[in-house]
Amino acid sequence: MAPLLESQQMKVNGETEKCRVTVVGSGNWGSVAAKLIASNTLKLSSFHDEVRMWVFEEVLPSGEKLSEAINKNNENVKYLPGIKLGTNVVADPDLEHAGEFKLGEYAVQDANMLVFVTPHQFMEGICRRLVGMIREDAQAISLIKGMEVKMEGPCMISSLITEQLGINCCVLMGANIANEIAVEKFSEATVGYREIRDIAEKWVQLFSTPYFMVSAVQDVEGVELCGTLKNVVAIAAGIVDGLEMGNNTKAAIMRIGLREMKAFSKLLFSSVKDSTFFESCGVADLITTCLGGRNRKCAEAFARNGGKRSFDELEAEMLQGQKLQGVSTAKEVYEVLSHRGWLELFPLFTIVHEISIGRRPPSAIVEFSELKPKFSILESAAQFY
Ligand SMILES: NC(=O)c1ccc[n+]([C@@H]2O[C@H](COP(=O)([O-])OP(=O)(O)OC[C@H]3O[C@@H](n4cnc5c(N)ncnc54)[C@H](O)[C@@H]3O)[C@@H](O)[C@H]2O)c1
Ligand SMILES: O=P(O)(O)OC[C@H](O)CO
Repeated sequence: MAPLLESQQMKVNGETEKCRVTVVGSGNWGSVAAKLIASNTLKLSSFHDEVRMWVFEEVLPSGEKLSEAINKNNENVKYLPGIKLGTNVVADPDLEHAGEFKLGEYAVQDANMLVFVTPHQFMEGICRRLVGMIREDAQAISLIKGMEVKMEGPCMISSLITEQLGINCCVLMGANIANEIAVEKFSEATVGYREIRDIAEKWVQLFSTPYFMVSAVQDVEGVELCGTLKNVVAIAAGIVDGLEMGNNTKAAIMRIGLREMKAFSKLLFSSVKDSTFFESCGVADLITTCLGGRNRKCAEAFARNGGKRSFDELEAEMLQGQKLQGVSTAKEVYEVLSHRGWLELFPLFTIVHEISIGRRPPSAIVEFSELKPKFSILESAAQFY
């Protein structure tokens, strides 16, 4: 592993200060992220050993609080059962650290490095609570696959963090089904950064293990949009599975989906690089999520039931508290497409939303004449396909 550069270390009164890392989020992937980081902070002298993990507090059926159960068992008994997180992971239910809870010395406001990993729909509220609570020199990274749509247009979660909290934010995305990384099966991930390579290298160092290979690319929007949009394609892939349409159809849907991911990303941000789609965050994440993700799984059940049971109902029944991102992302993408007059350019994204809200039957997923983008409507967009 590359040694930490002097310029990467935080300095206080001329003294080099060890970095404190806090993970905001403790779901399935949040817990695995804390485990990965905690294995590295123990080895890297430039980091404090302890990794604080903010827990959205819940009461378990046993009556015990989730944060207390995590600290007692060193295991997230609800979202990642059976996996030890590392004894240096400390669960903390107090986001702003305003209450009495004090297991260690610090919380979000003392962290130099903040890792955001919650379902995307909760991030706006979380950021609002954190305004004015964090260090000005803190660095952030978002592992969140999703975006917000505002009056002004789409807003990536990394931008939301930067705009609301005034801190730089990288992203980490990839072919990363959390349960597989939890048992240390080999996988890769991509860090997207905006300008400062040193900061990206520090994140790479904090996450990398022999079984988790991380590389960095200078394309925050491209990396984040790959992670976000593949969830919409995963819904389509699950519908194909539920209708038992076979492998060729699923491969076709994945190809069409990848093409729409690239076109949508480049229409929104001209800086997005083609090469990003060949990183782990691109084609690899698309493949794993369409084969083994939660979005795929719930969409398969949705199609098997002929669209008669809602995604909300299936999510609650099948995921036990874990959250789908694909259905809400399809809605958010649809809002952008309809607002900009691009619906006919993105037939797959459009159909996924219309099926998920019951406007069209699951079988509409392969209405082929509609899956051809109509270049005549916006010829200038043809270059992106
Ligand atoms: N699980 C994976 O395999 C995986 C892999 C890569 C990326 N991701 C992404 O990571 C992000 C987080 O997913 P996850 O899998 O860690 O979570 P999850 O879906 O497993 O769990 C849901 C989390 O949301 C929390 N929560 C519920 N209500 C809340 C509220 N009102 N406010 C704040 N938090 C609330 C729950 O306590 C829980 O921690 C998502 O964007 C997801 O797409 C997930
Ligand atoms: O289980 P999903 O569908 O949320 O996908 C998980 C990860 O994003 C795969 O990289």
